[in-house]
Amino acid sequence: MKGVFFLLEVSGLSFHYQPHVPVLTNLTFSVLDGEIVGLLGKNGVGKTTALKLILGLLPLEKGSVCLGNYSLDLHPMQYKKQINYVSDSHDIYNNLTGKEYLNFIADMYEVPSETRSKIYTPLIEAFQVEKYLNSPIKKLSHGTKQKIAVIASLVNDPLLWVLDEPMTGLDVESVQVLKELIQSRAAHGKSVLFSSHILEICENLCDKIVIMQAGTLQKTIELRDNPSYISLEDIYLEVVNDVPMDKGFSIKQNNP
Ligand SMILES: Nc1ncnc2c1ncn2[C@@H]1O[C@H](COP(=O)(O)OP(=O)(O)OP(=O)(O)O)[C@@H](O)[C@H]1O
Repeated sequence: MKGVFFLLEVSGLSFHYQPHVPVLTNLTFSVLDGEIVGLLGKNGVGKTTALKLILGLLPLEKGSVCLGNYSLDLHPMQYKKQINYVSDSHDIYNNLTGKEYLNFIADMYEVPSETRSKIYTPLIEAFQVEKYLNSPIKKLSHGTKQKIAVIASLVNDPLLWVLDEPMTGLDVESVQVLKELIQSRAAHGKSVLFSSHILEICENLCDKIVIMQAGTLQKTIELRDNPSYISLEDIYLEVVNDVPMDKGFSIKQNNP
């Protein structure tokens, strides 16, 4: 069943890379169990930064992040065991082969070899990457790296699967596989949080949309409550550009 309790609770996150240049300011939102949440916002608004903070890849400056009963600050190991991530860049593991990378991630999560093979085998088949697994990652195309990263990120069967612009660079068949994976995980009570600029995909997949503006939450939209005659694109344009809904629609009409 979907949406019984808060799985991820992000409260009051603030962050800056450089002194006096805030990137996030008091960002607050939540993800329920079994919920698919899309994180939207203009380039540079802080989506990747927010995801990295949630993953514990950047130090928490202000605010808190909890996953189930575990706080990232107080129980980092228990917290991190329940989460996994597909980054928007895969360059740091360039010298490993695909197979070495998959085993490395499985080792990090202490997944026994029988379990990892049960998880990896159908995913390797679905994404058709078997023939690339013995090549160094640096020789693979962006899309193939992305598929291997997606496969690796499911080895611990995470309660929360976090993906940063996961569809970028994937071919049509792989986007389909990824969409089905996201839906199937949610159907089994697991949650998914992903950033994207592709509104059609968000509209089709997500239960909830979180729109960021100037490093903070601008609007949360429950798509189940959204009347189908208002498109996500119209709502999004209204929120980020402060354009009224009918004006947003006319902009779309004038620019086929
Ligand atoms: N390592 C870094 N050092 C300094 N500034 C950074 C660093 N990483 C990101 N930034 C800055 O932080 C801001 C937010 O970047 P971030 O990558 O989180 O945005 P985003 O919403 O994910 O963007 P996009 O949609 O283009 O992927 C930007 O102004 C960016 O230039």
